[in-house]
Amino acid sequence: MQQSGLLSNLCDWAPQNLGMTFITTFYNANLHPLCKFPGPVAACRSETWLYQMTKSDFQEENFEKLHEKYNTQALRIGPNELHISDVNLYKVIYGQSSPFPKYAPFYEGFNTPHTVFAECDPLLHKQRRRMLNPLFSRVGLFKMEPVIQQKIKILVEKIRLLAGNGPVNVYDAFRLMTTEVILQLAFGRAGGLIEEDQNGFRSWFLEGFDAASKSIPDLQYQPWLRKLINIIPQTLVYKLSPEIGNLLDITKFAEDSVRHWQKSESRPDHPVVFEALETVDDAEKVTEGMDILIAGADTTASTLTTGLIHILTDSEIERRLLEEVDLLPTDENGQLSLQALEKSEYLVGHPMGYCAPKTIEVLTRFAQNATVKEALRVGMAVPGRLPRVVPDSLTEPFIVDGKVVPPGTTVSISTYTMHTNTSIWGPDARNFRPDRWIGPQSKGLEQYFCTFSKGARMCIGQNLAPAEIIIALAYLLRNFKMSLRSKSDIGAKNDRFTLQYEAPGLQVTFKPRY
Ligand code: HEM
Repeated sequence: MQQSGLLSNLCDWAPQNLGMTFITTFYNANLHPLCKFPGPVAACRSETWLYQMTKSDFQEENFEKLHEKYNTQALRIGPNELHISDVNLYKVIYGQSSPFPKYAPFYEGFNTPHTVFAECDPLLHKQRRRMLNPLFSRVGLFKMEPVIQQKIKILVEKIRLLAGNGPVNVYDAFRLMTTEVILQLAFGRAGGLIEEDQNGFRSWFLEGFDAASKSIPDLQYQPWLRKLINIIPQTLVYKLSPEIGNLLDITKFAEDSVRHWQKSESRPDHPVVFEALETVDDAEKVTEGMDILIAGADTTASTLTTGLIHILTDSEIERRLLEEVDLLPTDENGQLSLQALEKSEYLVGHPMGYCAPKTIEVLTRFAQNATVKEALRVGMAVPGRLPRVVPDSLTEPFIVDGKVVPPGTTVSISTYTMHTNTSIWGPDARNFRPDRWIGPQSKGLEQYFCTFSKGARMCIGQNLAPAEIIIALAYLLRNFKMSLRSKSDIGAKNDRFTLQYEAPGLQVTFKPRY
């Protein structure tokens, strides 16, 4: 790290020797090794500013404005943290051979120690990831297909029942469908959640998820709270916050599932996380299952929601999709023809409403295409910071905006930054345009597609999520004429690490086509 002599010396001794708050403030804002990077003074002073920012509805939009205001590619957003907007550095931080580890205090806030998601030690992470990888491989995905098909079938039938009563909150419906898929994968059992509410798609599970995502910033920036909730009597938690009580109930569901799994002699045909973690103790099995549930359910559901919004608000996209869906021939069993699917570019569908059980390979190939790919890009279900630490093992200094970032600094480049960059995507970077993924030019875009992140910490569910999305969209398009009444049918977007749609979710009017 290169600094001027005076600055370097001052940085070395302040503020530890003086130990006074105002010196800390002065030091952080002016003499800290990061003081050469611009940012709001409050952000440089303490983590309080970043904590408040994390609690705001969509922090990435605020960071974007600050990058413009300070005209910088490296915005100081905390005493020791930079928010970077130089898209060329993404592969340096998140690439396959990147030595930048996850920033532990951020991931400790999820309160799921040692899970594949939260583990910050690269070697321990590698061990856990190796155990889980087979579940998420192509073979694992094939085995999950009947589960996905079954859950979507239940969803479609329930929507058919509710369709005559007015608009349906399809965001919640998607959340329950994706949760059900992952309950089978994580805990080896169904939750009956889609059927739970006779008049709609509410569930105690969703209350628990909401409480979990709302509490993340508090748990990240107030470590004492993390300690407290881990020791506080559960009866008190139920009294203080029934929503967090729901989260405890989900944990009990997970614990009960482990016991059930151990007692049961029969095993399902699909992969189950508990099976892969046989050598791990029961508490860790529960935490891993919970984490995978939370990582995989709302992310997939919000992407489906974003995709559907764009399909229903652009008549040309809807027309092209329907045309494709309706023209697809079926095979002799009334199933979707693989050949036809392979030729189709825009999306896939099935004339009988249900996708053929053996089509997942083709379906997921399509998931890499056009509409679903664009839903994943624009939807960016994890839009924000994935903080990493600049290692001291780098052979060359890590430079942003011509300035060296010292080892130990927390850095991130968000998916939002990557996916809104006009030099990559063109002036319509923020628009939903599936055609950008069709044709030879689309190959060059792949390297900037960061929805699932990249490298060793890339999403383990990157095959499963598109499979669910593509099949669900095909089912819905085939079975219903869907419409939105007005913009007020779409809830506001909120970034709570995963992207959420606030009430009213997405209110869609369904008319059965058959
Ligand atoms: C559209 C849907 C999804 C999106 C956008 C998404 C996005 C992401 C992103 C950006 C990461 C990196 C997080 C970080 O670096 O901190 C990640 C990691 C992860 N995701 Fe997903 N995800 C999705 C679906 C799923 C599904 C369906 C599952 C499982 C059933 C899943 C499980 C995980 C796990 C376990 C990790 C941690 C991987 C590791 O660190 O080795 N995700 N996901």
